[in-house]
Amino acid sequence: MAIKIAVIGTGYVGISTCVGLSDFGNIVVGFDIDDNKIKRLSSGDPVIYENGMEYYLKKNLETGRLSFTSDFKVALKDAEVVFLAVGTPEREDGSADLSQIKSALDAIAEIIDRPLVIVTKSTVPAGTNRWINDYMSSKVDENLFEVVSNPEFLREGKAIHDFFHPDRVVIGTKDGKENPIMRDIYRSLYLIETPFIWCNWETAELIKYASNAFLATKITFINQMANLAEEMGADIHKIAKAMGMDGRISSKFLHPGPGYGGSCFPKDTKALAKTGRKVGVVMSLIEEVISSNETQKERMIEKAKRLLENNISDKKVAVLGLAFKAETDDIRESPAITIVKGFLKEGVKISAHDPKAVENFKKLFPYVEYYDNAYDACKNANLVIICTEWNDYRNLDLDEISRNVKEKKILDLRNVLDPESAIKKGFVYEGVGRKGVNL
Ligand SMILES: NC(=O)c1ccc[n+]([C@@H]2O[C@H](COP(=O)([O-])OP(=O)(O)OC[C@H]3O[C@@H](n4cnc5c(N)ncnc54)[C@H](O)[C@@H]3O)[C@@H](O)[C@H]2O)c1
Ligand SMILES: O=c1ccn([C@@H]2O[C@H](COP(=O)(O)OP(=O)(O)O[C@H]3O[C@H](CO)[C@@H](O)[C@H](O)[C@H]3O)[C@@H](O)[C@H]2O)c(=O)[nH]1
Repeated sequence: MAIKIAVIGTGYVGISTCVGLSDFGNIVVGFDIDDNKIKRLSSGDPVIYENGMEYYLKKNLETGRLSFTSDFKVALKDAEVVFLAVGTPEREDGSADLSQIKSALDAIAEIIDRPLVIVTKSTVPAGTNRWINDYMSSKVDENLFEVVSNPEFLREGKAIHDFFHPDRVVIGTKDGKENPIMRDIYRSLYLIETPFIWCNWETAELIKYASNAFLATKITFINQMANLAEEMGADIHKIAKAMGMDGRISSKFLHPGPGYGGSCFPKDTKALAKTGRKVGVVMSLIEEVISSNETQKERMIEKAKRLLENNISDKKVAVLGLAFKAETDDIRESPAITIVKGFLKEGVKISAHDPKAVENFKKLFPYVEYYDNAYDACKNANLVIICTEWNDYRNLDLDEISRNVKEKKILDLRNVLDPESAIKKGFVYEGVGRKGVNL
């Protein structure tokens, strides 16, 4: 039987939850405090750039299983379950800001009049679901609600695929036991034998942070190895490939680059470190990962300056790629931000291109020159920096770049180009963890 669900917050995770759960056959109403977003979603515009999202959004709107509203009462009217998918951004001290969660709970408490399962999909620090339970108990009869933790593991750019094919579904309950309504909501995944992990709230919360922190650590490890490989004349790609052939290590998340970014790894590693400090367990490894990632971004600016022979005033740098990774228009914590900010501060002229993220980047940096075409962005540049691994950049025509640039210098922060062909065409080429040829 279709379960009636309200989803609070329609950012990346909220939209994916709305679309995914309605596609599983549930009746879903999405709510957001941003009216404009609700209008766009209702008309079938997914707001974010995400492959496949528009198709599934329109498909489920058409069946009538999915709708959106900016009226909280309408969203909650028939709901048996409410998913909290609001943001949990970083506070200045690195801890998670739970104010969006709190306002959603206050709104629920005001109108709740029959039993409701409150599911936390947002990433929240260990102890938060227990706090949600206590907070709601202080406001309404405790028989009126049940709290469930159901962290999300989707990746931006692959959100639809990840929602339909998760490696696992983690569900934390008060007593750590199975919850039938949650099993029903995800019945389509049960049918394809997706593993379900039933556990208590704190375990579910920590699984989410442990997973992100582990992946961030893996990236940081390979970035440090890349820096060493550069100095020793080795090729990090061959090192990572050989390491990855050991099944215990796996080849995933061993791509070196300018440091991890995005809306999750930076804030979640910091929040985990903060939780550790709060309870007297210093997460020294994670703290080192956080600071090493910052150093990696700064190191990229130093590499660029070296290529410009440290004489940077009056120079022009072309930045190709502004999104924090390919296949998304999200620029949150993008390494391109650190690089552009660092150069603008020193008076360097920046021209930029990105297939999808220009509009978002413009809001932060209105004075950068933006181009619809990567070759135009390279005109008269003294250095071209590739910041995002878009496929468009893998196939760049280096002859055309040669004709456009002032100096033939490329800093390839994602190692998307073949160093040998770049060098053969007369470019000074530098990647991350592989300097030149004969590696
Ligand atoms: N982005 C990801 O890939 C991803 C993946 C897994 C988990 N997460 C976690 O999921 C949560 C949401 O992330 P996101 O990237 O979708 O966030 P987001 O910032 O893109 O979206 C949050 C949405 O919540 C809305 N909102 C804020 N307060 C509200 C309120 N009181 N009532 C209703 N709506 C409200 C905002 O208008 C916004 O649309 C975070 O905790 C994040 O860590 C994100
Ligand atoms: O080998 C790699 C893999 C990734 N990255 C960088 O790491 C960051 C994060 O990448 P990715 O994990 O693909 O993107 P997100 O969409 O941020 O997804 C992560 O964060 C989400 C939010 O918590 C989780 O749900 C996902 O499981 C987790 O992968 C990006 O800057 C990537 O460029 C690397 O530098 N090297």
